[in-house]
Amino acid sequence: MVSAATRKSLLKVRVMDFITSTAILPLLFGCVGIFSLFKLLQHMRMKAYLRNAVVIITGATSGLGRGAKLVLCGRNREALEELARELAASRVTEVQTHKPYIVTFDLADPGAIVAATAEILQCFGYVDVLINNAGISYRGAIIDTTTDVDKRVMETNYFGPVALTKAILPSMIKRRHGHIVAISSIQGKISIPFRSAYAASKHATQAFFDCLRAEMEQYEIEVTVISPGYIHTNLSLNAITADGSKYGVMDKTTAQGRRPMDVARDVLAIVGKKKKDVILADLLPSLAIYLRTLAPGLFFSLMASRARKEQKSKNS
Ligand SMILES: NC(=O)C1=CN([C@@H]2O[C@H](COP(=O)(O)OP(=O)(O)OC[C@H]3O[C@@H](n4cnc5c(N)ncnc54)[C@H](OP(=O)(O)O)[C@@H]3O)[C@@H](O)[C@H]2O)C=CC1
Ligand SMILES: CCCCCCCCCCCCCCCC(=O)OCC(=O)COP(=O)(O)O
Repeated sequence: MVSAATRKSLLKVRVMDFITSTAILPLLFGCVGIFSLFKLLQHMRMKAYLRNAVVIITGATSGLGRGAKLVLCGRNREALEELARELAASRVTEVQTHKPYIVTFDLADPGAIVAATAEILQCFGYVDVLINNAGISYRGAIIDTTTDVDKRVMETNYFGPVALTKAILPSMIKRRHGHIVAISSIQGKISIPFRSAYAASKHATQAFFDCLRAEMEQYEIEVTVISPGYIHTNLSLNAITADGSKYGVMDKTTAQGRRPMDVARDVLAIVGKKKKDVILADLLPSLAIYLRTLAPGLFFSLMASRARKEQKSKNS
């Protein structure tokens, strides 16, 4: 008589024999190998894509673009020079062989955008990647907000990046090579109360760059729109209010946001993979986008209730 325990161990041995004697194990190892190789090739392609590339980044605040010829743009030269010094002193220098080039201009000034583009093109001759990152946020009730504030947010977040992109495009079309990136926001996909100007500017950004992607495909120019959730930056501190004054508060949502370096790393990977449209956020904002599409009535009720609550807490 064979005991149950012996039967069990015999069965185990037979199963193991089957796995090792058939193609399952080699197949399994083969798949893991191919997957690792694929990942390695993807990583190498991403690094090669940006190596020696001329990369313009507006609102330059982080260490994007390892090994690239970085063109850092902003309004504050001192802050950009400080960033360039930080980059030179940081680990990035191990691969960052080119000294960043600094260009200062205000995105709300179309003339300055044209002049800055001419300066960059004269210096480098071409641009490989333009990252439209600079932006400003806003907090306020529509009813209290001046049209000047609506315009200021639109100029910085929409008209400025559009003008800069249009200024760079002809040189990219000529080379049939280039990559335009727009850092939008979850609020380019859904609109939340008391963010009208900001959400409108980000929705406009999404629409413009979606049209651009379609029009540029024939010239082999890539267009990527990235929509992040909250990031721990100075965005809320720098946001403007209904009357144009500075909000100046570090919101809890911003303070609890992702680390800029982590987001920058993700942006780099997304650009390297030439993705077209990426949501870079937690589950809840991503679900909210689906809710807005699939059950708009429910989404609008949730937003109205959010507006009522926020209004009530402001009044109390
Ligand atoms: N932080 C967040 O939670 C999220 C941010 N985003 C987006 O990320 C991008 C970067 O913002 P973030 O780093 O968070 O915010 P910050 O306020 O920290 O940085 C904004 C950057 O934009 C530049 N900038 C602002 N206005 C102008 C202007 N008129 N002309 C030129 N440059 C300007 C600033 O440069 P300077 O003042 O030196 O000119 C600064 O470098 C924005 O597009 C924002 O909408 C998207 C989702 C979430
Ligand atoms: C199927 C269940 C779905 C449940 C969905 C409930 C709806 C929840 C609403 C969530 C709203 C998320 C808003 C996220 C906003 C955001 O990430 O914005 C990023 C920014 O640009 C931040 O700018 P700000 O100036 O507003 O700080």
